[in-house]
Amino acid sequence: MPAQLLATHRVEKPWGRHRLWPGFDDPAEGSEPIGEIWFQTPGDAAPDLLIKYLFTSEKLSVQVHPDDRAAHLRGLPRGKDECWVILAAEPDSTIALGPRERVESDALRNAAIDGSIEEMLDWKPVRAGDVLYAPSGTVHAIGAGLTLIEVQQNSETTYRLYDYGRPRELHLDDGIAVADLDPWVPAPAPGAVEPGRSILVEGPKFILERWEGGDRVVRLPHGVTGWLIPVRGVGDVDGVAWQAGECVTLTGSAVVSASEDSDLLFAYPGDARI
Ligand SMILES: O=P(O)(O)OC[C@H]1O[C@](O)(CO)[C@@H](O)[C@@H]1O
Repeated sequence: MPAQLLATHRVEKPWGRHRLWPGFDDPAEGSEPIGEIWFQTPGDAAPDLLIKYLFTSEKLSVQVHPDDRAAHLRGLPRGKDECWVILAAEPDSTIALGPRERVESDALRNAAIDGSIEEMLDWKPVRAGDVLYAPSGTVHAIGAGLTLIEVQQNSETTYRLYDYGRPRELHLDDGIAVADLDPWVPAPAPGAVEPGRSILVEGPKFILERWEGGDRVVRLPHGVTGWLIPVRGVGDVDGVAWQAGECVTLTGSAVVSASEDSDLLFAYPGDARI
């Protein structure tokens, strides 16, 4: 299949914004804030990965996602590991990842009920350029004042544990059952592997690469789709023109041509770099 420019789907969220990011139209004043923009694969296909932009003005819910095993037990196709590439952050922006100390499930549950779960979590300062990988099972909450790109397993199963009194549904039993009770540990990543190419995430569920501009031959194994996510710059691949803020899927072999100033992310499923 040739390169395919993906359509966008805008998602209203109570924690979203009215001022988005260059390349994305702002919602009208008085309308609901937009929190997420998803890149959608056409047709009925349910690809392995989903790419989103997130725009936050308030904290997201304290939440947790099931892993593949727990998802399969529920008849769901996959769990939800996710990773965030921070594009912009307010000076005091944070993301909560796991409890500060090991916690027992009853204590986690009680803290979710009385709201003290917020203080129980490890709120890490984040800034533009940071990359964080949250394996499924990690109790987490993305903070306010952030613009980021999320690369995730293609699942929308989110168990909300706490929502700061917002009137949205919670999923305490499901969430506590899949929550990792130990502190989050950052996954090691190889970083720069050749000029203009860094590996930001190397498994277990997907690879995320970062490329500088120039021409690059991409060879994906049979049956594997890659997602090209230009953060900056313009270019083309397989006759499809792209620019920052868009997303293109690729299969097979292709030449990606990118303007010299480009900053590109490239994601594909699995744990082995191509
Ligand atoms: O329940 P909330 O607060 O709207 O958050 C849901 C969002 O959180 C995320 O899981 C990121 O943590 C997104 O993929 C998802 O759309």
